Amino acid sequence: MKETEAPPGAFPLEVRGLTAAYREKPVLWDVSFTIPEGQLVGVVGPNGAGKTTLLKVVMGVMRPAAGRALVFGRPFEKARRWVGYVPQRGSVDWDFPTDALDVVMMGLYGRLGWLRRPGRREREIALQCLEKVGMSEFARRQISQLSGGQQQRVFLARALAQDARLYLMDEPFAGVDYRTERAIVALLRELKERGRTVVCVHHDLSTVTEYFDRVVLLNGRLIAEGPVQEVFTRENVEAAYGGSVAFAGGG
Ligand SMILES: Nc1ncnc2c1ncn2[C@@H]1O[C@H](COP(=O)(O)OP(=O)(O)OP(=O)(O)O)[C@@H](O)[C@H]1O
Repeated sequence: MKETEAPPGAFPLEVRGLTAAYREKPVLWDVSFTIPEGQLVGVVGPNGAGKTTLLKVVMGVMRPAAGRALVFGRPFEKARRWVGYVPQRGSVDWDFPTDALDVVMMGLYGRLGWLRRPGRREREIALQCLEKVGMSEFARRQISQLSGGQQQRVFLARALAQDARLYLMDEPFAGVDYRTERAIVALLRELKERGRTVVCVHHDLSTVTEYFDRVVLLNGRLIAEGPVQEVFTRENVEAAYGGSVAFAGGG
């Protein structure tokens, strides 16, 4: 089986009865949903709703108090080679001395295996991925000397290079300018066309219907999950955010 070939028929992400807590204090309660393949999914909810915590549990960084999350029908550690992760801006130690091209090359190590050093072909793939996010001219720039939006693009290029089946992204649109936002949207659509599944923690309610096929609405509990047109209604959004919100959805 090729590295990128996840088990056929298995859901990219399945969350069952998940409860997660920090020092006994639950922040997610009994959350269950299933994400089908080839969908762009927004995980939406107010500050403190547990969105990042959900990603932590899915990636095995945090143990759930109850329930579980399966990736392609397996625990994360058995499925990690099919998963690409784009961290939240500002959550990474940028003092590490490495340039943009090296960061993207790291995405290729999973494909190569740790014993083989990347060669000219890998370098070419990495450069193509930087090109796709408009960052070729910065290939040799130290990552600490890039702007926040440029760093974000480099991480997206790395995810692209990795050629995963499921992408988990923590607020990829946070704090980026309009051009970068459009570049990220184009990239997500390209991934979808290639049959990839993308799950994004997302903040901007006004773009949910445009960017995503499905939405997971969270507020500690799961408020609703499903196709955007069905689930992203005023009623559900108000249930998640409490009270009235500026709403640009369908219902
Ligand atoms: N390491 C931690 N220790 C204790 N409590 C935490 C920790 N990390 C998060 N929390 C708490 O858990 C709750 C959920 O946090 P989480 O970061 O998952 O929310 P979020 O939906 O991603 O929020 P935001 O939109 O603000 O990023 C919050 O109340 C937060 O204060």
